[in-house]
Amino acid sequence: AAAHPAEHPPGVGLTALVGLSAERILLADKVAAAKFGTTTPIVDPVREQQVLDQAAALAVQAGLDTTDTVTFFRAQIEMSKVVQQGLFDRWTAHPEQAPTERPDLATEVRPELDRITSAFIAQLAATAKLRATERRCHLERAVAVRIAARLYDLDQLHGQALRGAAEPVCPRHL
Ligand SMILES: C=C(O[C@@H]1C=C(C(=O)O)C=C[C@H]1O)C(=O)O
Repeated sequence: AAAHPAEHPPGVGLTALVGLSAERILLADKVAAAKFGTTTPIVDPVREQQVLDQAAALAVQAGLDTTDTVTFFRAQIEMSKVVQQGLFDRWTAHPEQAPTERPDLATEVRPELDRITSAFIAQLAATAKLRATERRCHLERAVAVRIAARLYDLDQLHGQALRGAAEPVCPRHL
């Protein structure tokens, strides 16, 4: 029993953290919908730096390693861009699948991403001890990715992105 304290029962320890990655990956659909058919490019280095600076500041407050936290957020950003490009390709090849609504990036979508940033920091802090044990972390991550892929009904594109986003959760990375 001592090996698995009640607050982290085996098999669910990383589901909240990985679930946030899935939510962020699904938000890439809204980001892509905001940009598709406009002159706004997928890649926005200024915004990326703002996301990373915000994450680093929150990491310091939470007592997390700044470098590791920034590495984690870089992966979230990379996977968002993979999904956005995949959707652009899909919508270009199949215009009938393109979104009919265009959400506003600054007022609708980015505030949601910012809320996920804060939630990520809380989950990274809550799981720091669990993630430090390499074998346990890899097992919990695999379980969490399967649960999230099913819970959020992820297709191939989003499932691949989730695996990439979950990669830096465990040691050697974090
Ligand atoms: C999500 C966006 O697209 C890209 C990905 C980002 C991210 O994942 O935070 C930030 C800027 C862009 O390079 C965005 O423009 O907000």
